[in-house]
Amino acid sequence: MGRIENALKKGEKNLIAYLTAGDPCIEKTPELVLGMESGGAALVEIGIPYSDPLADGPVIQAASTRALSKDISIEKIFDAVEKIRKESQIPLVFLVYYNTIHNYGGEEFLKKCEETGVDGLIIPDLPMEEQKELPKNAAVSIIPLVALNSGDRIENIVKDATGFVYCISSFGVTGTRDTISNKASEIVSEIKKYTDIPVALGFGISHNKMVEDVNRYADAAIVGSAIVKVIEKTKGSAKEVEDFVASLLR
Ligand SMILES: O=P(O)(O)OC[C@@H](O)[C@@H](O)c1c[nH]c2ccccc12
Repeated sequence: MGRIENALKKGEKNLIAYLTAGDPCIEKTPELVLGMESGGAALVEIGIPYSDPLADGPVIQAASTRALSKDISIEKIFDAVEKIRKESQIPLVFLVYYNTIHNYGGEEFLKKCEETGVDGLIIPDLPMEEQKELPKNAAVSIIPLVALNSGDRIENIVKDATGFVYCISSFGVTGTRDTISNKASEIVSEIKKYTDIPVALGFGISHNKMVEDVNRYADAAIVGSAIVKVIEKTKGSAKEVEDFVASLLR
């Protein structure tokens, strides 16, 4: 069993915390990730800043802009992962747009993920049907995304997946919302018909009550924008991020 499946134990209240690498600067990324772990996050999703992030809402886009305004590079992000791995075995997945992988070279990128200890990749602009293009690496899971309207495609999207399944709770881009659609729990049970790996729900989750509700039917709740707002407001205080993550699990 890999680091991911080990961390997202079923029947427990699990939180996946997101941050954008290099926000507010790459030097802070390792301490922020470790702060998330101390606050109780089971897994950390690290966004690779990108200039044309089509699925990202305003909060995550602004984080990308902040990161890109500094001297950031994919190599520096891999260095940050190596630093984290010296201290922690928390599972790490990259949220990365396909262009970044393509420019680096698919095989090289996956090899570098394996070497540094990146356990999975979420690639929002690479549909299942096009994943053939990506070379395989058994150490790195390609995390499938299932949307509310994936319908008949769900079985194909999740049946051979490893790591976890990312179920998107709502239509549109990332960002906090007041409520989660009732349809989300139906889609999660539909996904569970076809796979035994953990199913996490994300988009719009911003406080502890929502995290608790989502964990009643999914194996983890993913929180992005609400955490990124704290990083922005505190200029990257690892302690404040740790406290906020802990408050989400209370
Ligand atoms: O910000 P939210 O609404 O809490 O949702 C998580 C989301 O930000 C994170 O998982 C993410 C950031 N960028 C993405 C692009 C596609 C899918 C997911 C993401």
